[in-house]
Amino acid sequence: MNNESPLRVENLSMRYRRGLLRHGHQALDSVSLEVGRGQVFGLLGPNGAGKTTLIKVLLGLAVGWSGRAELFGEPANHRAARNRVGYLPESHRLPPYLTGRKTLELFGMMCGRDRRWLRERIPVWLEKVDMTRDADRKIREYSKGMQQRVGLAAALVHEPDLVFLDEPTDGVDPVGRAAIREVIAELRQRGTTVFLNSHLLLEVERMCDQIVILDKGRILKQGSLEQLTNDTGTVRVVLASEPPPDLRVRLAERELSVDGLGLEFLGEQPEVDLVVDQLRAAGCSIRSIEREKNDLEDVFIDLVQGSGVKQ
Ligand SMILES: Nc1ncnc2c1ncn2[C@@H]1O[C@H](COP(=O)(O)OP(=O)(O)OP(=O)(O)O)[C@@H](O)[C@H]1O
Repeated sequence: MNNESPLRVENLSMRYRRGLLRHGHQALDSVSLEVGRGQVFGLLGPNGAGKTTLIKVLLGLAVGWSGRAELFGEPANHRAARNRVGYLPESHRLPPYLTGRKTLELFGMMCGRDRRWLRERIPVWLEKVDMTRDADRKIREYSKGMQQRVGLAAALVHEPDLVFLDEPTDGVDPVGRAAIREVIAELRQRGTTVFLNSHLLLEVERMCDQIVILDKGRILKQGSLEQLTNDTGTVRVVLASEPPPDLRVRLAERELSVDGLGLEFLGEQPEVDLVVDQLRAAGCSIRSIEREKNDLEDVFIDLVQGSGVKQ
């Protein structure tokens, strides 16, 4: 394996043509991003943002795009690069007449693995997605969540270096979702890069190292969870005992809201230092100091509602 970035996109644009009309729909507009080895990268965006289109370009399933799209330093539509990739499409359909076990064998062989190699690996993957017991039943007899579990194992059985997971927990129960999170954590540990597309922001918060928010084909924001949900400016101090009444009055004068043992105010570090000095001088013991964070859902909704990206 070389040190090339598993996935790099530069100024990628894609316009779907509509019939004979020259103007079509701009699904991607100058998108640039890079994903490092072993990263779990979350792609977020509202319906129609261009997420699936981006994945299709990277998998060589779309035509008519411009810019650069590379997997492992090779053009994305290059066959050699694609052999190192796994893909779990959204709302996938597995062959209904195959058993779960045979499905894994078929997908593994299509990705260049031989039967002997697969015979050892398939039971391991069935176990990871908790499908050992149902491995020899036909896909048509599986529930949606069971199909999703086998679909995930089928995307991973050849042990790719990069995997695209489109809504991997769709239809899966909470225990299964936890198992899938565990699989993703293991992939990250092994150095496999995961490109995750999900509307479940809590899952993204739990799993992703880097996040991109896309809307109307453009990147609105990208960075680590920390960077995206950076603090709101509000500081919350919790005291070990209630502040004396005269200190309460002085704090209220400085626009600090006092509620029982808690104090809240808007401020940067110098303001925090001043408040701490004032509390300590009055003999108050401080239990904790925290900066209030946005959650990813707030950030997502604010960005998407305020994006005003026009086409
Ligand atoms: N084959 C197509 N022909 C014309 N327009 C298309 C085609 N496929 C997608 N689009 C349009 O491109 C835009 C992006 O679609 P895409 O499927 O990439 O969105 P998405 O972010 O994956 O959405 P969702 O979260 O709903 O799955 C949408 O406006 C969609 O209508």
